[in-house]
Amino acid sequence: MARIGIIGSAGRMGQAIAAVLAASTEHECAGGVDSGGDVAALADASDALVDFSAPGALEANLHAAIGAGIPLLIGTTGLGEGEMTAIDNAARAIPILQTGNTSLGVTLLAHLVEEAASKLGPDWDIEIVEMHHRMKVDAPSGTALLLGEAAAKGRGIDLASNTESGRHGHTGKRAEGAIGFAALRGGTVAGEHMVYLAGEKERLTFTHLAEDRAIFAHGAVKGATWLIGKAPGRYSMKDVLGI
Ligand SMILES: NC(=O)C1=CN([C@@H]2O[C@H](COP(=O)(O)OP(=O)(O)OC[C@H]3O[C@@H](n4cnc5c(N)ncnc54)[C@H](OP(=O)(O)O)[C@@H]3O)[C@@H](O)[C@H]2O)C=CC1
Ligand SMILES: O=C(O)C1=N[C@H](C(=O)O)C[C@H](O)C1
Repeated sequence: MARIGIIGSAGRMGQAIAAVLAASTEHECAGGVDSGGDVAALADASDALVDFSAPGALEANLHAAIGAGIPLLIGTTGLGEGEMTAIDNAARAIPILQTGNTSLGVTLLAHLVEEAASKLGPDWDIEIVEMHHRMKVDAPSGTALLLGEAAAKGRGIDLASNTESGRHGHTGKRAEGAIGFAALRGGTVAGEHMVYLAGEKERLTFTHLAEDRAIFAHGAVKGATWLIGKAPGRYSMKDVLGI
């Protein structure tokens, strides 16, 4: 039985993961922490940790996982450059999987978007639209950024220097080769992502609709279990799902 510890256990995702673990005969929940909890003690009682909390928790989570010598799956979004560097450094000591979306559908979608962006070329404008529940605190979503990275990779460009986000007012025309982002918030939407490739007189759209956050929870448990026994390094959901 793989013992999975949940960071952010009382949150929406934490509860969804606890439900998946409770229904599993191959996993058990090693416990959970929220703000002010003892993550080092949780790590000592776990075979792997999953983190669905907040960026401010990252440093302590990495420290705890390294201290216990166990893998960490990071699903928390809104991470900045400094946090990505901290993950790279920690991945020299333990296996880490960081992703903005643990679902099978989005992992496959990223693959398709990369392929489409590579085949269609820079005269096809790429726009990414996402909608989430009213409680979400970061934008664009981690998934939108992941899809943007896939598009940028397919096109052979750097995402950060080619992003157009949150247009408002007299913006001027669209920058050539830009990847655009728009974020909608409302209601209880678990997660909707649309990638548009808009060319001359034709348009290709890819859509992923998450109907329930259970899909993220199943992916997180699968990913964390897959990490157990792996060599230190950074892994992705593509590795887990063999895509
Ligand atoms: N990668 C993926 O597939 C997915 C990623 N997410 C991401 O997961 C994160 C959590 O989402 P969601 O569950 O909806 O958010 P919630 O706000 O519902 O839950 C967050 C939980 O994290 C806890 N938390 C906050 N700070 C810390 C800390 N420093 N240490 C330990 N626990 C802490 C909170 O506890 P307290 O109230 O005590 O502060 C709360 O219980 C978000 O970044 C979201 O974008 C969500 C869905 C899928
Ligand atoms: O906060 C959420 O709810 C979600 N966050 C992730 C993101 O930022 O993309 C994944 C999913 O879309 C739900």
